[in-house]
Amino acid sequence: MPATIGDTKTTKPARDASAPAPRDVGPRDVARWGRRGTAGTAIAARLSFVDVSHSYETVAAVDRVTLEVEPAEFVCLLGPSGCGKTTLLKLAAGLEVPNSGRILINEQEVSGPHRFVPPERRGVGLMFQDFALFPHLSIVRNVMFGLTTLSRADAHREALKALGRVGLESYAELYPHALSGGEQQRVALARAIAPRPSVLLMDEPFSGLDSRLRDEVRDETLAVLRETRATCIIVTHDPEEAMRMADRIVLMRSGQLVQVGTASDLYHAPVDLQAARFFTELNEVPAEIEHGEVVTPVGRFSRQGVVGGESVTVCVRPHGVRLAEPGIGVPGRLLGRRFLGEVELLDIAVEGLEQPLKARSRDMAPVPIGSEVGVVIDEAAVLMFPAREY
Ligand SMILES: Nc1ncnc2c1ncn2[C@@H]1O[C@H](COP(=O)(O)OP(=O)(O)OP(=O)(O)O)[C@@H](O)[C@H]1O
Repeated sequence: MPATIGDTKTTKPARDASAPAPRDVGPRDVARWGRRGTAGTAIAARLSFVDVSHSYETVAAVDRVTLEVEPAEFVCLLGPSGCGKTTLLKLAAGLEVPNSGRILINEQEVSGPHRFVPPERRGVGLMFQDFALFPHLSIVRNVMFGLTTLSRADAHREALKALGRVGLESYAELYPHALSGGEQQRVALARAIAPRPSVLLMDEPFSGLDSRLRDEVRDETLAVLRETRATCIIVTHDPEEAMRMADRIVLMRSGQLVQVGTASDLYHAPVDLQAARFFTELNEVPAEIEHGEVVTPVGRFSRQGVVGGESVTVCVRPHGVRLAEPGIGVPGRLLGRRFLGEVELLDIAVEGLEQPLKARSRDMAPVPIGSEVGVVIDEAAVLMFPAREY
């Protein structure tokens, strides 16, 4: 398929002795990306899903999804394994045909009851984790792969330009096995952007990279994608990655869209307890309602507007738990502390809680383990949901 495809293999392959040695292959090289502003601009497109469903035999992988992605917008699909993220991308790419609903690019139906546009005619670029670079093609030939509409000379020039943007122009005649995982990812990115797709679909593009490399590759990839102005949908299961990259995050569960909004929307006002759990570690504490107030072992709180019914689940984010002098707040005992550099993780026993309360502290107060302490909760770090089984 002439759409752009890529990979993120991690393992650094053994170098072929006959291949020319690249310069400084390895993680250090990642810093040397190409000059900003040279990626080439695409004409961004609006991508619309209208009531789209898709099943594999008995599994409803995508269930009545309606979503509008604006031109040049970055949307991250986020959710647990098996929730339908990849299927939604495949439907947009034309690699799967929906059972029902319509998909439109710039208001033109590309999948639906009346029309099906094949993948190579959608102007959609793909960068899927499990699509390898072609091992038998040189780097420049890999990048030229999606440039089928150009003459060979033009395709070669465009491919070199895209490689230049990711800082790998001088690797053009090498073969994929001679490159590190991070470099291969950059080639995959060059291959994805070279045809200037109006929509770029990326499935876990950084998941194969180790964490330090991943931050660098992700930040630079984001810069390249912003320059191209393509409309991007990026699949990830990592909330932090979604928050770093996305204009809007789409949280999925069991094939459905659970919540769509900015990182701040999803963090500060998660739609339910599961959505909240997805974004941060939470202390979930038992609660009762007395005289309109929510009473918990860690204090009394005003009932938040979101709460309906009589019974609530109260969650406290660890950064909102503060140690104080004994006698202030509710009584507790420090059970453990782990130093993590900028913060310390504290475990605090509080009467009425089965599990120790987890705190993330920047204070570093020199309180010995076993000490009696006071525990104060920042009400801004408290979330409440109607109590039900999760
Ligand atoms: N080709 C297939 N045949 C049968 N079932 C499939 C197929 N592809 C996906 N599924 C099922 O459809 C559901 C959604 O899968 P999908 O790959 O879209 O989820 P995902 O959110 O991308 O998961 P992951 O994060 O693990 O990649 C899952 O239950 C999966 O097992």
